[in-house]
Amino acid sequence: MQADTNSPIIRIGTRGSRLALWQAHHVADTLRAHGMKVDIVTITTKGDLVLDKSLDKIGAKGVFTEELEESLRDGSIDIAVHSAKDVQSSIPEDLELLAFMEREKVHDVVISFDPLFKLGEGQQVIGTSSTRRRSMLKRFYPDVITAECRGNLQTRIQKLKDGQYDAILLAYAGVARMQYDHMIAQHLPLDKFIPAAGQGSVAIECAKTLPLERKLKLKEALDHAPTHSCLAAERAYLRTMEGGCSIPSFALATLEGDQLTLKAGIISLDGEEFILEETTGDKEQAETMGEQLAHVVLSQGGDRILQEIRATKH
Ligand SMILES: NCc1[nH]cc(CCC(=O)O)c1CC(=O)O
Repeated sequence: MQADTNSPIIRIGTRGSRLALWQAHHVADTLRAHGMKVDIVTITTKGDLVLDKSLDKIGAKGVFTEELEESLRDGSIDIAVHSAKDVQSSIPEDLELLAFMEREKVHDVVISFDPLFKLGEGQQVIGTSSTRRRSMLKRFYPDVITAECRGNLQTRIQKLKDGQYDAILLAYAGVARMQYDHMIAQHLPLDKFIPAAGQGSVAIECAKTLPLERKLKLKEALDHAPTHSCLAAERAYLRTMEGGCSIPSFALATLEGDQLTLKAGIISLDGEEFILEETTGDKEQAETMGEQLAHVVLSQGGDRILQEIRATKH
């Protein structure tokens, strides 16, 4: 499509990690294909700088998003690109999530330099920084020793190369985007390792004050309606559970026609308790389904697990 020479340049804000830049370029390419002019603005976030602490210990919500949101407010960028999984369950009043791009495969994978590596064969040290993955490893592979593994994907793979772990767990989406597929030793099944809400999708955030006409054009180019419905359910679940990235909750919605199925739950830190509930309904009810399922999970013992987690942290 011919670029409209009168249209303003869309400034795309992103973090500077290779995965973030891949996602920003994906957005840029898509917008260009729709005839828009774009510019990529790289912004460093707290989550990129503080690498020596586990994410659940940094504490503040939105460690990967705060600086980008500030730039949306002061107008230095028009849209911010995030891994949907990293976006807080409630975003500030003056901002909105405009679009969710088509989702990549949602499952987790095991990355190892030993192509024959298989979880559960003897004592293995597995690197992960996610409380969800750590708890699930404890549940399904009790002999595994988990070790903290933070940083961007390149840093984590370097730590693996240095011999700090036998393997690490990652989201397939990031691995595929970085073309690390050849290092996948194992694909983890979705009935056990249910992903975090939003995993595999790219979210586009903007200021509510962005002109409506521009919002609509951007949404038309970037939003994938089925992914948007699924993420609405998963994020409503997460919001109702009051979970940030430090809570080992999980949620996965799938869509068949207009029927949305949401599977979601929570796991205790030691992996002993695993609550998984499921609901199906019309996709128009996505948010209500997410909220209702959270209340079911809470009443089935989820509230007790949350209390235990809060008690061990503070
Ligand atoms: N919190 C880090 C993060 N945020 C998004 C992804 C992967 C890409 C995605 O899920 O969209 C990752 C790394 C990982 O979990 O392996």
